[in-house]
Amino acid sequence: MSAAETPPQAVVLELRGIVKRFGATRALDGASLRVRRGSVHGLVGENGAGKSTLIKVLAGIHRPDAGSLLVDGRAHAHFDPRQVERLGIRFIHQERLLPAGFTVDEALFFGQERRLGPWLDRRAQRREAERLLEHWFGLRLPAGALVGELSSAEQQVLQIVRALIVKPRVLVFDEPSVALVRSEVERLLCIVRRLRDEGLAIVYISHYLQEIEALCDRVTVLRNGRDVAEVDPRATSPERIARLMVNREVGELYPKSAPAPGAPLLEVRGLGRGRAYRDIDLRVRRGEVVGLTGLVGSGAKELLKSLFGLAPPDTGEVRLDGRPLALRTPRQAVAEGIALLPEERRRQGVALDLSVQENVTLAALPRFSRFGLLSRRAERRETLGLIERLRIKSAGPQATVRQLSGGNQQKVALAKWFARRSSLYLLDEPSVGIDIGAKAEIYRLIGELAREGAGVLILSSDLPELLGLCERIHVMHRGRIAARFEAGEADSDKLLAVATGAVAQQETSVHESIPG
Ligand SMILES: Nc1ncnc2c1ncn2[C@@H]1O[C@H](COP(=O)(O)OP(=O)(O)OP(=O)(O)O)[C@@H](O)[C@H]1O
Repeated sequence: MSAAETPPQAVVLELRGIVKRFGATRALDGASLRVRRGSVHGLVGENGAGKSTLIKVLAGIHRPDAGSLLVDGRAHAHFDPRQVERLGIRFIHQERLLPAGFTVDEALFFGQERRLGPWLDRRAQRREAERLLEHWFGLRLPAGALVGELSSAEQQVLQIVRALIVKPRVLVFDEPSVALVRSEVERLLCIVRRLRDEGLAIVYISHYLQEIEALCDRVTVLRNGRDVAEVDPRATSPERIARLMVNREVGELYPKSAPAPGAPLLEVRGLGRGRAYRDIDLRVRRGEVVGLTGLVGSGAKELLKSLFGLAPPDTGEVRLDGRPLALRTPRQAVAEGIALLPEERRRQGVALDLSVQENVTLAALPRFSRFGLLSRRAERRETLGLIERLRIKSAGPQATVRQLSGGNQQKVALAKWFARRSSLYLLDEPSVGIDIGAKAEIYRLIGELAREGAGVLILSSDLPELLGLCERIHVMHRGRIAARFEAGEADSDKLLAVATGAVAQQETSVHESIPG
């Protein structure tokens, strides 16, 4: 039965007029949210809009300065974490991973162990673990398997089952699809629907508006700490939701025209590294944006690292501007004009205790120190321009990066890389966790870099992003390039079919079998 046919369900959870200040910042400025039983309620907003803060208030991590929280109509001024658990509210976080050394049953029952008198009942726990995984997900994982051996999707399944053990009434998913590739996302969406049909109230936070549209019965839009709208995402276009989020037209997400490609910049021939990848042929010309994708373990990540002097290859050849290149360290790569935007940028990409301005300018300083004051001022202007363009939300350029929301920390890392002029950009998942308004700006910046003569190689699991940006997309499967698509030849389904191995991985036959 569709949501439209079901009678309105009772409101389980309500947050009313929540205010939360951090010093001068009003992270929440009277935000409200009402979630019904048996429904999926989306929560969207620009980076820094206050989503995480609202969830932390709900989790009892932050105490609100004003407002109230109602569960089944009973008001509370604030929660503490234990009370939240008692009330049956549980959270699935993208980043809070389970310890890799735990077995499946240990991970599920940690802190909520099955006991036989004073003893741990390991057998009952294992049986129960198998039953729950089978019941909810039709998944058979050996109970003795280690968390670290599981795929990211399986680890997430464990997190969900762990939350379900206590029979929650409200389940909050905080950007759950970020670590997943598309086939896994489909599965996650099915699971969430099933939980909804079992009567749970679900809060779903995501920057992917397609997911919100496919999944949610209602969606609340947060802007500057306030709920500015609550709409039915099936009756409201993603463009309109985006406009409500950022309060302006987002415009075209992808740059319209590709620049004419110039001379070959990066040429890779027969590259291989142990069991990670082999026989890689790849070319990026100046002015070109080239895509790379593959499931976890496909070798695509290792390839990108090798091109930056991390994890050097053991066979094959790399040329840059026609010269052979044997990179052994990232320092060499930087000296050659290669820049890598790492996926783990919150840990590797920014200095959390430096200011926004320091982060953005420091990386670009060497380039200008030869020229003295004037250039440095120009550099500063450029970086401040980037802060403005990417709409990095902070108390000011002097604010420490640690105080920024997750998405804004990502933007600082990106600004830093854009400020540094390089000839070859290697971008690993450039738009993960970034709101839709800033995504459009990032795509425009990538287009500009190419037009100025740089080459860009993007590794991404966001297939629409690759299709929108790239002239050519390489799909990796089990360490090889299994297919190469020209712009306009591919769609998400074709890319996914090759990435998952559903289509034979003979490069030419896949290539030739595509009509048009
Ligand atoms: N501990 C803190 N100290 C100071 N400021 C904070 C703190 N936590 C959050 N803020 C500020 O509160 C505002 C809201 O941040 P929040 O993390 O809730 O945003 P968000 O909507 O979750 O963003 P994102 O999409 O980037 O995750 C931001 O301006 C942020 O800088």
